[in-house]
Amino acid sequence: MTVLEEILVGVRADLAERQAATPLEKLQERAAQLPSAKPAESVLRHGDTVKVIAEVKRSSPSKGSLAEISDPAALAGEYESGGASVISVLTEKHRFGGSLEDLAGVRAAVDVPVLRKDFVFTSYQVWEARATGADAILLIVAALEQEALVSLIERVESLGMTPLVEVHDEEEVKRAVDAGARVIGVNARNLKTLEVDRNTFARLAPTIPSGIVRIAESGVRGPHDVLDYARSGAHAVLVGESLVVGNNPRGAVADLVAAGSHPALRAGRSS
Ligand SMILES: O=P(O)(O)OC[C@@H](O)[C@@H](O)c1c[nH]c2ccccc12
Repeated sequence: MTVLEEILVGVRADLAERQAATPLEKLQERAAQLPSAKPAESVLRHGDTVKVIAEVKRSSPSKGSLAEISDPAALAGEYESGGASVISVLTEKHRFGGSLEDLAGVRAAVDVPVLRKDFVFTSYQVWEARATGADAILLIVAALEQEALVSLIERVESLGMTPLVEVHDEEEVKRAVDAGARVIGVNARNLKTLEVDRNTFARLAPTIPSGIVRIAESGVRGPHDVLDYARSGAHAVLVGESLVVGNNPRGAVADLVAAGSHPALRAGRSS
């Protein structure tokens, strides 16, 4: 079994429990009472700076526990004051130590759009995200059949949220584009082996049609990596580990934001 398949076993079991406890109609009622989702896509596309998506991430399958995050809402507040454009919250329990409670806490604490990061394969999970106040949601191409990908993108958009469609190779870029993705994230980490290859973004970016928002995910250690991803055409970077391991998340985000605003990058990106 690949790591991704192992993770999905746990995710399915948890989902069955939540579905038994909370019927879909309850989620729909809750979602109907919330303000509409914030427009994450336009926030990421806007202007000529590279945006930072900062992630609340307790653990990872590759490294185990990364940080004691006792107050995810406070951490997200630090990210926001450091200049993060979007906050990503991992909600997967077993391998990443996250929860929907984390997402709810973060949602209440910040004004910027919030992304639910999980292994999503049913529309129930999309409704959960919206009912918890998420504005955007990750869809991982490697974990989905094409038909499911297409219908999940439609579901996410119909609820006013932004789907961030994650790819790792050329075939997956093609599937994402065919499915109608408008925001594509290139994960430098292969979810089947957990290996990180920072050249993945530079290799795949030219195969992503212009007009689609391009996000470089994973492996950003500091400002230098932001500059590299920016030069390869990233509109945004998604960063977890390097922000949670230090003791100054606000400063760490601010350093990445400053790198992404470097004037030399301005001329470089055509769209
Ligand atoms: O901690 P990093 O290397 O900065 O990576 C963040 C993010 O890209 C990573 O958490 C991630 C990207 N795609 C995912 C899919 C599922 C779970 C996690 C992820």
